[in-house]
Amino acid sequence: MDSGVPAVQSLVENGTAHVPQRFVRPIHDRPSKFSSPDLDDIPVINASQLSDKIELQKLDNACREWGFFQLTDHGIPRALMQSARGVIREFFRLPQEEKESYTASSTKLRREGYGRYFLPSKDTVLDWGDVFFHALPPVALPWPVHPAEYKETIQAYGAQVRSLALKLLAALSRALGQPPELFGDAFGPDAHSSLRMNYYPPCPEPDLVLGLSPHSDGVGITILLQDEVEGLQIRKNGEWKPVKSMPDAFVVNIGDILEVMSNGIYKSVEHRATVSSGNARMSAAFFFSPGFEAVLKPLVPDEKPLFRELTFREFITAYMGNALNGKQHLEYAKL
Ligand SMILES: O=C(O)CCC(=O)C(=O)O
Ligand SMILES: [Fe+2]
Repeated sequence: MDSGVPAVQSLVENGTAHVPQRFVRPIHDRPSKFSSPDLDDIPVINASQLSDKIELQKLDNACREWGFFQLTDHGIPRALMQSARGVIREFFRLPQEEKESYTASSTKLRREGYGRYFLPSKDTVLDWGDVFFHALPPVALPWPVHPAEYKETIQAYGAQVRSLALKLLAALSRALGQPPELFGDAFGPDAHSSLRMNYYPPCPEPDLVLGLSPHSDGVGITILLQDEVEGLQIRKNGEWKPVKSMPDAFVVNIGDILEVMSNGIYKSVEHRATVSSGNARMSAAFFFSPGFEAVLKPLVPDEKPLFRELTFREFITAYMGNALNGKQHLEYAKL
């Protein structure tokens, strides 16, 4: 793999009793630090009630205070969510060699494929997780041929989650007191979707590692499918708060682009994934973003803009070129 270190799954299959040094986090960055299970859980929003003022108000509050919420009653069939989880798990179960035939073909703009991401230097600490990432449909890769249902399932899943993302953008525009098309129009006709599939094998020393480094998402909005194993944590008041697994719900979070477009009213919040010694975990983040040439800027009138104008291409090129490091990259867009 790109870092010269094998995939986490192969390390685990070879029976590693200790975590290799490249994965060991500095002490201040370990999962036991500042974990706060006692904070409130993230808000739960009912997607079928968003025409109702009270639910819209709850959504507004969730995006201002948390940047994260669980979304229930979203209309995506449970069976489709289950099939998506199923084909993703099966993809990660393929022989290592077959997965590695889908390693990233690299462009400055976007990398796609199976492999490690966000590794600007050989000193970057590695995450205890394997990743398969591609646009929907894949652009730089062929569709995986195994499992046989991968393409059909992920296409159907991607199309339904994309419509949900558009509905959410309209609701967020309304929640800010703006016309429903505000964000959708700003994302433009070339708005694009991608899927980042994360597989976190069990770890012999889970307290020393993270499955995914702290980051905010450099996208418009993220709609996350989790399984029943918990691991996602979000940063709230300087502490890390675990997010519960609600198998029929999606975890939705505001990405950096909506933070820019809402002029900081809605927050893209830092999050990370922890791992456990007992269970493997999977998640799949559906990212929805503006077209590459779309101009990003604050869209809320009557406010002093906090961010400068830049294209999504400019933003994502800077984001992909660095290590995942909290929200540092958003400084790049600040005035
Ligand atoms: O695995 C998770 O729960 C988090 C995934 C995530 O944050 C991402 O893929 O951007
Ligand atoms: Fe994320």
